[in-house]
Amino acid sequence: MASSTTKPFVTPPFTTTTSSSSQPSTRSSLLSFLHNTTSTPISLKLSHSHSFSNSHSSLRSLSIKNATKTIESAETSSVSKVGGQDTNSRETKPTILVSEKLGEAGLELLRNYGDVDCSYDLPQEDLCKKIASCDALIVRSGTKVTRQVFEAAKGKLKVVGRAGVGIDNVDLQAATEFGCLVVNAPTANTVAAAEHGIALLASMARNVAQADASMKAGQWQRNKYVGVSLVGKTLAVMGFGKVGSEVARRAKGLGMQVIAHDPYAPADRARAIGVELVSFDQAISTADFISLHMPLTPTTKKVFNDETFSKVKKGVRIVNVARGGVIDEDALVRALDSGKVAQAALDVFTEEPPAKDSKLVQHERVTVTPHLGASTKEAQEGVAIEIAEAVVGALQGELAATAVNAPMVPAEVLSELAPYVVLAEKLGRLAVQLVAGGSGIKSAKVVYRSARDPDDLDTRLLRAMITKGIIEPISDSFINLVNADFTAKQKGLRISEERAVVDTSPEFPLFSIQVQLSNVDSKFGSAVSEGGDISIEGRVKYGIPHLTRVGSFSVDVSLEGNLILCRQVDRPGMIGQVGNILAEQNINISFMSVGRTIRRKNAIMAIGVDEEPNEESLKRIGEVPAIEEFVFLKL
Ligand SMILES: NC(=O)c1ccc[n+]([C@@H]2O[C@H](COP(=O)([O-])OP(=O)(O)OC[C@H]3O[C@@H](n4cnc5c(N)ncnc54)[C@H](O)[C@@H]3O)[C@@H](O)[C@H]2O)c1
Ligand SMILES: O=C(O)[C@H](O)COP(=O)(O)O
Repeated sequence: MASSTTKPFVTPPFTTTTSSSSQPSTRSSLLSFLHNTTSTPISLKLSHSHSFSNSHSSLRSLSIKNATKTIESAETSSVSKVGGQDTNSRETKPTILVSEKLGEAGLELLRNYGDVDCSYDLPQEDLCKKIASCDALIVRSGTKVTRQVFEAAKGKLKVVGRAGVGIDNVDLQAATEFGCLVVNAPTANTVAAAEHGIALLASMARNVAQADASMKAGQWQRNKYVGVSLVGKTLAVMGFGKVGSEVARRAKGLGMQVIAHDPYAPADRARAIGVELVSFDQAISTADFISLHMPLTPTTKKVFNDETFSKVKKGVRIVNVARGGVIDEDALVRALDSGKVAQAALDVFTEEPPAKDSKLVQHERVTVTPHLGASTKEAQEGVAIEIAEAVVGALQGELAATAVNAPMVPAEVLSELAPYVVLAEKLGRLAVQLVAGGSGIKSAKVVYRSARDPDDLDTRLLRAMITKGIIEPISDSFINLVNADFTAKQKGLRISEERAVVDTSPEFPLFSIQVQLSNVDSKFGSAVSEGGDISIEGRVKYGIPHLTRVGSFSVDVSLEGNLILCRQVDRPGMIGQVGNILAEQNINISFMSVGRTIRRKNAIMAIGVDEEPNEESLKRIGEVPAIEEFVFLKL
């Protein structure tokens, strides 16, 4: 092998928040790849049936439908669909529970695919009862998808679709632990929310709601409802994501000075629309108006509290179309009463609906709407279609472009990586079968060799599949992209990764993947490297995964069907002897390779077989005098 330099690295954890506006192109491009309809599709499947052994038949797993042209033409049976539903051939339709009102166009899409149960506003207890028979659940912000719901689903629930942006009503940790994908519809209601923010801003400044109520009560109070102007005032946009930036754009059009605070937003994106990114304190202390657009997370919970209000400019006006929970509502009432905050306009509340006698809702200087930000006809149709497509895709086993608890990988990257993802799973599966006893694996190291810049490689899919390959054969856990990292951590398996730059063609994303298991004994001593680890390495050749190294022996065998590895004295006739034993049981050899260290001394024979040899044949192979050790491995 060419000389190499290595570099340890850490891949980012799976995202568990909605994407920021810097990510949408990634999301949409992945979706288009997964619906690829070319004649040689390679699609990454989040599958819901199991293919490894009968004892795991009730389990769900992520698998790869690897249907490259080479494989298809060579072997049609190897592309049988694992998991997911094929619209033409499915036997039972999936059940999709829609627990809040969804646009008709989305419902139509869902009905074309599954049995749709629209049961709105279910009490939690009824939701838990129903969920046990559902494959998918679609919610808006009103349904609390708690751990209890995932527990009640007993593994049947495959996807939760949030028809909107905020996923703070879904217990993402529980979803991840249960291997349930969560997808949202992050783009279709952006403009609606921004428009509502501007509507609240303007109506608050001009007392529209209060004046309207007063007139309807028979009053004519022109002096009481003198407002304030927006032009020339400073607006602080807190959270410069999709909605925040649209609000900023519109506020600029109204002649406002706009500043923004967002620890994750790129300054050049803000600058491009004439907005300056500033610190939190600077934003709140200089603004005449503050508009909230950050997600509700543990960090943003009650970020507007007594201390914050003590720092704001006296007479500030606050708009919140993000989430009620980012404001300490009691503190806001105090700030309104003291006059520190002149007015507030709120679309969202900590508890929804809030108590009828809520001091905040009843406050004279507060304008309220019942979480209407996303409620335009246009946005609701858009959101419904966006979420229906994501949910159907996920039920079909596709990776969702809007997944919030699984890695999202750009389409072009996924397309390139697909055969390596197959290789990764097979190497994990092979490595674990080489361990004596199988359990007790605590650490695995993966070395990715590539001619490309190490920073260009996103290994999250590869790592997830290696984890799946290692864990599945030795436990009854089902593993998919959603829960691979979590399951590995839970089982105490530490996976470290390293990239090595090698002097090969940069045309392919990877030259090879090496999997090493440390501190374990092997049932096939030759698989142990000089460093004492079980070590195997593989490459993709013509789209097909190959095993290229076992311990310190070079081999070259395609990873299809099953594999027999033998270490023998390097002498003539060995291939014939083993071949004859297999032939007697009518076992077809698909591939064979011999690697040796010293001529006429030690060799490793790797034999790919289509069928599983019976015990008698395996015993006879072991009895061939020159064979010193051998192992049969299922791929
Ligand atoms: N009222 C409604 O009906 C309605 C409609 C749509 C969205 N929303 C809510 O609006 C919010 C924004 O939605 P979006 O689509 O713009 O999401 P987004 O992910 O595009 O933007 C959120 C932004 O907040 C930023 N952020 C995260 N933590 C922050 C912090 N501590 N301080 C400042 N900024 C922070 C992120 O970097 C991101 O840029 C979400 O809470 C969403 O649920 C409400
Ligand atoms: O986060 C969102 O998308 C909005 O808050 C909309 O929520 P809704 O779907 O309940 O209207």
